[in-house]
Amino acid sequence: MERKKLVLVGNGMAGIRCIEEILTLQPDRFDITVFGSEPHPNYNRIQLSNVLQGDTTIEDITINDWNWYSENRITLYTGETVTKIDTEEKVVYSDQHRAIKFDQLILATGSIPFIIPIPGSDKKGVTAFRNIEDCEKMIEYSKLYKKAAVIGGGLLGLEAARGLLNLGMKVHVVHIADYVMEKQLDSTAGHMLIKELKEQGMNFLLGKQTTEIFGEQDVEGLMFSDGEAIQADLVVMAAGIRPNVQLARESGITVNRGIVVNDYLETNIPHIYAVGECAEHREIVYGLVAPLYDQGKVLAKRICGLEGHAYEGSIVSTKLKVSGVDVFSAGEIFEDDKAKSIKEYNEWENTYKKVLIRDGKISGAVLFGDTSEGNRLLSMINKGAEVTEYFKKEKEESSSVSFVGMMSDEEMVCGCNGVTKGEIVSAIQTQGLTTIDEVKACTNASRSCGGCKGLVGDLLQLTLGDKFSQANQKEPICSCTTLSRDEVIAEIRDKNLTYTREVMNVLGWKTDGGCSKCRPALNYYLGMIDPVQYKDEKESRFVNERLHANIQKDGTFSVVPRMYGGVTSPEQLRKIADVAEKYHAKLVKVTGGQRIDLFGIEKEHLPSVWAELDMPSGYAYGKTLRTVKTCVGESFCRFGTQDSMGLGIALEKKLERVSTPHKVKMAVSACPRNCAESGIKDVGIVGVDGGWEIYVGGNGGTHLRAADLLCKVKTSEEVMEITGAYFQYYRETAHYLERTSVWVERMGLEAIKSVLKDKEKVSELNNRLDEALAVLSDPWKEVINDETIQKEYYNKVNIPVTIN
Ligand SMILES: Cc1cc2nc3c(=O)[nH]c(=O)nc-3n(C[C@H](O)[C@H](O)[C@H](O)COP(=O)(O)OP(=O)(O)OC[C@H]3O[C@@H](n4cnc5c(N)ncnc54)[C@H](O)[C@@H]3O)c2cc1C
Ligand SMILES: NC(=O)c1ccc[n+]([C@@H]2O[C@H](COP(=O)([O-])OP(=O)(O)OC[C@H]3O[C@@H](n4cnc5c(N)ncnc54)[C@H](O)[C@@H]3O)[C@@H](O)[C@H]2O)c1
Ligand code: SF4
Ligand code: FES
Repeated sequence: MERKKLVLVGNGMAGIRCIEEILTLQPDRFDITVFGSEPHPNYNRIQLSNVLQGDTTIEDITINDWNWYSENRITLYTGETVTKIDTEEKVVYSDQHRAIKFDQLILATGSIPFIIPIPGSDKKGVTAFRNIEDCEKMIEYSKLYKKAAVIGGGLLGLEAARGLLNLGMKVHVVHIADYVMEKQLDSTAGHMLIKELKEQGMNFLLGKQTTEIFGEQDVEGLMFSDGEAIQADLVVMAAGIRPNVQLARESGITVNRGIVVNDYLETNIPHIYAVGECAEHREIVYGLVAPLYDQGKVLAKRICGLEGHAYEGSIVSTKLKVSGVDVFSAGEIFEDDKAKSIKEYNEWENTYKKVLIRDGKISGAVLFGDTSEGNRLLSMINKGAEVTEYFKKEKEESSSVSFVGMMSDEEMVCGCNGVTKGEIVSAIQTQGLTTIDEVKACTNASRSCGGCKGLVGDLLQLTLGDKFSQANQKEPICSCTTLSRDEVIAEIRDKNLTYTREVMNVLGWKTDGGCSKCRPALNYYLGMIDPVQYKDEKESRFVNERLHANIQKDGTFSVVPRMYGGVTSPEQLRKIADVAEKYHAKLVKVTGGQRIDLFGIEKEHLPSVWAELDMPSGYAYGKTLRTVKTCVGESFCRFGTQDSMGLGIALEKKLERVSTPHKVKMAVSACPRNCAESGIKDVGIVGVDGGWEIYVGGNGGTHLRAADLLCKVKTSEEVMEITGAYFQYYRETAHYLERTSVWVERMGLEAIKSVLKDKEKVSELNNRLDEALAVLSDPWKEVINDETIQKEYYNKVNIPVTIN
């Protein structure tokens, strides 16, 4: 039978999901052509927030890569916009003068960001947050500028603001209402959220109407209706979206706010359908993927000529994707004459729960601080559960795995993709699935926002027991390969692979040359496995590590020489002062790691600066030991009974320079008053009666974590031995870019303790560490002594390097 011609306009999340459904139902029914204005294959727009927040990369958010289209014989035109539809002749025309005939046409044109029509909204530095290019623009701006303003305190604005904070910008959220996310939260939850985000460093301007964006060509700031103003180098418009309906409207298709569709996603013109954010169904336009995927399912059946349910609308639920903040909202959120609520506010634990009840049935919920009940409530809302059911369930206890155990089969696990517990368990059992990725591929659960990954993992654990624990280790190191970190390392050892290209070729990498995630990771693993033979590949390193200095937003560099244990001398200080003056350092600053940072050094001056300082590199840029902060200890302090400085200096001298999966910070305090802040370091040593306590896995950064007590030892020598073994164990078992705070949680403190209690293992680990340490030299000295490197990397031509 001749295939019918199906054309999809819009290569986004809703349209392509509908195509996937069609391919599952009837893979050979259509010749499919897809047009997408964006130059990329179909990607996960939701994950842009995670890209901005640094949790994933652009490379990793592709949903269907180019191969998928060819494998399914889909003709894809990217970077090409459909500008006209001839509904009589059934032809679409593109902006590249292409005309394609169709038998069936799906419009999935999505939305366009609402740019507030005020003077200055077209200035350089104003951006929406909708696509990859917007995301890249923000990341670029964050490297050059400091001040950002986000207009709109909805889900998008807050996720953008968190991303910009992570990128080091100072952020103001300008919001028109008195509290944020007023569409999803009530005032109590909204204000709790503001308080939490303020603690994370976000600034809020509430009840503010922006009247102008001022500046010459570039943005310089915002003006408000009350006459106040703020400065900003970047303005992100996150004030809502509008359905993208221009093409439909101009083609004579009925449009209200969105393209008007019936319960089968049909427009007023036969054979033309609309799905996704561009569609208006029963006067509602949706802006979240769950309803759009429901629509896609219904439409797929309709287009394939199969009997199916009508689409009757969706109850939406949302979760804010900001780490450290748990917010959930679903269904109705405000009380009225008929809708009453049950509220629980726990000031001590900073949690809030509100459950709405209409006609005796659960109709909505708002959760803050603890969202573990979100899915259960969503299921209850969806099926219109009686309030008695809610009270019955509430009494039952809920540890994480027992919590999924208690869920009924009909309860929703993945809200985005509408996948229930029963469907997942059945897929695990009948298809032999053992990993989250396999469940994702088979059922779609966890394929969108990823918020349900934990529950899917718990279900695997529940269904498979120990079999899951082993299988779960397998997560590919990036999308260039299906191999996990452990598998790659095993293959490198097994096949004796010696350089990154070889690893990629032999292990069948999907991409030529890898990506920004796997290249540095492979470089690290290869060096860790064979520190003696492996030649570090500079090109695989991030720019700061290549150049051995930290690039700053104005393109200059900062230079931090090492000051072991934070101890310096008049001679060093004189040298630093001379160099700072001679090379016009724009700022001389004492760092949190107890040393001195020279800012504003030009790249071509770096070798001369290092030569004249004649101090070792402080590796302030590296994935290695950064600093060992010390308190003054017994030398001067009245409370100190231990030599904290001596121990700190010995540790720093021993462990400096060797590569680690991520940066490592240490501290030594000579008594529990902890002046060197040992409790928030990767390794923190604290002097106590009769010896030292060793703490591990602390973090004072974005993900604040108090360190755990690893062990107590009597002597400084034992500290050196245990710390060395711990350091090497982390080097050998952590994923690249995994901080010790995350690694400790993944491995389990008890598991780490048991390795370090084993004397033989401690000795072996220290031997391997010594082997790695033996081959290291100071990178600054290497550059000073090598004119080719100076020319190649520092464009250094005419400044003579003098070594004191
Ligand atoms: C940063 C961010 C985070 C988000 N987080 C979440 C979340 O956590 N949970 C959630 O449920 N939702 C979230 N969303 C919303 C979700 O991404 C959208 O609901 C979903 O992507 C909409 O899918 P769509 O296919 O309708 O539209 P889109 O994904 O916008 O796709 C439409 C595509 O059509 C193309 N197009 C338009 N007109 C034409 C034309 N004439 N010719 C050719 N191509 C055309 C567009 O360029 C676009 O690529 C988020 C959105 C953003 C921006
Ligand atoms: N986690 C998630 O589920 C998630 C994350 C990001 C985006 N999204 C979706 O993406 C879409 C866009 O998100 P959004 O947050 O822009 O939309 P939104 O409409 O939900 O929120 C926009 C916010 O901007 C405010 N606003 C409007 N005009 C303003 C003005 N002039 N000045 C200051 N504030 C103003 C509104 O009061 C509103 O709270 C939505 O459909 C949203 O659901 C979802
Ligand atoms: S940690 Fe104790 S010993 Fe060290 S400086 Fe503080 S009070 Fe003194
Ligand atoms: S809940 Fe978003 S992917 Fe499952």
